[in-house]
Amino acid sequence: MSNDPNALEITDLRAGYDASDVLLGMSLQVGSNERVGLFGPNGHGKTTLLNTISRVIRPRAGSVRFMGDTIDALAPHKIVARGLIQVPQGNRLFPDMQIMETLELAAFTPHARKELKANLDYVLELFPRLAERRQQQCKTLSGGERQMLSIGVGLMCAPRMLMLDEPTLGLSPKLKDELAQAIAEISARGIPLLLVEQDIAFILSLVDRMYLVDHGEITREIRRGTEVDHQEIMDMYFGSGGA
Ligand SMILES: Nc1ncnc2c1ncn2[C@@H]1O[C@H](COP(=O)(O)OP(=O)(O)OP(=O)(O)O)[C@@H](O)[C@H]1O
Repeated sequence: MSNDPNALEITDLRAGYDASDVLLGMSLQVGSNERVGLFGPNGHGKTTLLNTISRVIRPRAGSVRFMGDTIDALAPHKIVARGLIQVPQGNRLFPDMQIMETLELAAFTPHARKELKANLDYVLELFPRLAERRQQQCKTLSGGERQMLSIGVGLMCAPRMLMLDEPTLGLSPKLKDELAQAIAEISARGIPLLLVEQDIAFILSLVDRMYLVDHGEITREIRRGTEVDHQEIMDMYFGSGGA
C-alpha cells in the first residue's frame, strides 16, 4: 500500500474528439476523505474529464493516479474493479429492467459480488423510495428516482471513490435536498467524491473544495468557507450581461 494522501491525482490530462481538443491540460487532486466539486458551464469539458479518468475516452497526454497507483494502462472495467466508479449524467438505465435487477446486475466485479447483500441493504436504506418500488421497471421511474437508482448502481459497484456527473440535473429543490443528504451520507462513510454540478449553491453546500472549469482548463480553486462572490462567478462564466 502507498502512503499517497490523495485518492485521485490527475496531472496535465489532455483529451478531445477527432480534431478538437477539449481538455487542455487539467491537473487536480481529491484527498482520501474529501468532497471536491467541478463547476463550469455546459460544454467546457467536465463530462469529458470524468470519461477520461474512467478511460472511456483515451487521453492524449497526462496521467491519472488512483489510491497511489497509476491507472493509465488499465481498461475501463479494471478501473471499476479497483473501485473508481463514475455515475454518468442522464438516464443510462435499462428501461425494461426492474430496480432490484438493475442493482444486482451492477455488482459485477468479484469484490462487488462479495459485498452485494450489504450494499443492497445500504442502497435501499439510503433511498427508501427505491425499496418501496423494488419491482418497478426503470422506464416508469420519475427523474428523481432514476437519479437515486443511478447512484445506487454506483454504490453496488463497491466504490472506493465516486464521481457523480450532475446528479441533480432537472430536479426540484426538494429532491435536490434529498439527494444532497444522501450524497453527504455516502461521503460520511469515508468515500471520497468528485462532484460535477451546475447549481452553485448546491455544490458549495456539499464540497470541501471546488475547481472552476473554463474551456477545458481549471482556472480557479475555491475552498469551503471562502467568501464566494456568486456574481463574479456568473460573470466569469456567462459574461457580465448575466446568465
Ligand atoms: N462524443 C463526442 N464527440 C465529439 N465531441 C464531443 C463528444 N462528447 C462531447 N463533445 C464535445 O466536447 C466538449 C465538452 O463537452 P462535455 O460534455 O465534456 O462538457 P461539460 O462541461 O460536461 O458540459 P455538460 O454539462 O453540458 O455535459 C463540447 O464541445 C462537446 O460538444
